[in-house]
Amino acid sequence: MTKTTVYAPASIGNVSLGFDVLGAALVPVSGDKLGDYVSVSEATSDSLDVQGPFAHKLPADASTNIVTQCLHFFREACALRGITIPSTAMSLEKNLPIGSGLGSSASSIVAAFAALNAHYGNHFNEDELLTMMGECEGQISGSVHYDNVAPSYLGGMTLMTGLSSPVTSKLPQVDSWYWTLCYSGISVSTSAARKILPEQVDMATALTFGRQLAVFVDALHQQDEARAASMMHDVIAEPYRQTLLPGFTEARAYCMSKGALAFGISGSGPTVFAVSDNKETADDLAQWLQQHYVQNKDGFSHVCRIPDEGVVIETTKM
Ligand SMILES: Nc1ncnc2c1ncn2[C@@H]1O[C@H](COP(=O)(O)OP(=O)(O)OP(=O)(O)O)[C@@H](O)[C@H]1O
Ligand SMILES: N[C@@H](CCO)C(=O)O
Repeated sequence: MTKTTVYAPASIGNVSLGFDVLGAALVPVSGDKLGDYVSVSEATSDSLDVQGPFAHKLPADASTNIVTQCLHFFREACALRGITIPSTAMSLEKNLPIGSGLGSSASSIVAAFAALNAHYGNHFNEDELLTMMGECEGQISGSVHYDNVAPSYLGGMTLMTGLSSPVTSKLPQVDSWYWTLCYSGISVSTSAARKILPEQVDMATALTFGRQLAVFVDALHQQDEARAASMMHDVIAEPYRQTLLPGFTEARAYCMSKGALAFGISGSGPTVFAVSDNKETADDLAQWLQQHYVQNKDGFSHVCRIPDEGVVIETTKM
């Protein structure tokens, strides 16, 4: 009998300039784990055990946990192909805070689907799995978007194509960049943070959004770091969402004055990120944000890089 365990990293959604279409996986340089683990094994009945530092922030009823819903979703998708999935024991180590902007639900979803697929014969390819992950994420956030599930699953910085295949395309990285993250400790619901956005944008905003995204992608391919960083402005969500984030304006002003190349909201917040081209600046910003942006004992700051790999899959004998 075997058990399959998958680690799925945290991620930044939007990366300021790519609302719903750009995301990046994260790994702390300290070696700390910033992501959820899900384990899967066959059992006599379905079950979910939830542990970890943020387990107590989830509803106690396992049936409402997105990991349980992933199992149902996966089983139905298998049934459509004539494959029967037996009763399954799952466990979730919930390391990411809920409603943090770190792709917390996405991390659980990615770890769950990757573990189920690996444990039960790898019947689904990368695009099929991503499509299922995106649909599950949509059940929680109120809209199907892949900017957390794709980087968490595949690693790197990913651009969503809007196609069913390939769902996403990996962009080149800037090796010198460090990503300082700070989670303030409060919770912001993604669904609520989407509802405050206007349903339509004006022509000037649409043109700026398109130009920034195109120039950013081109600059990454040219390895023009300065040009890429200069495009990292959020004209879609930040003007509205910053009102939900105590201390955001001060944090941005401080980080930009101390050498950050860019500063923005991670996903729907409250986590913020600052991009620096050296570790010393990244460390200084992490220290300042820890002291000034964090609101309570749940908050934290990390200096991160963007890993090439996303999920880590391990199979062990029981
Ligand atoms: N395993 C899970 N991980 C995270 N949230 C879960 C999980 N299972 C159920 N939920 C519920 O899903 C909702 C997640 O809300 P939301 O999308 O705002 O948070 P998030 O995914 O943690 O946010 P973010 O992407 O900004 O980190 C909460 O109501 C939470 O209780
Ligand atoms: N693109 C999504 C990410 C949520 O983490 C949003 O900004 O609503």
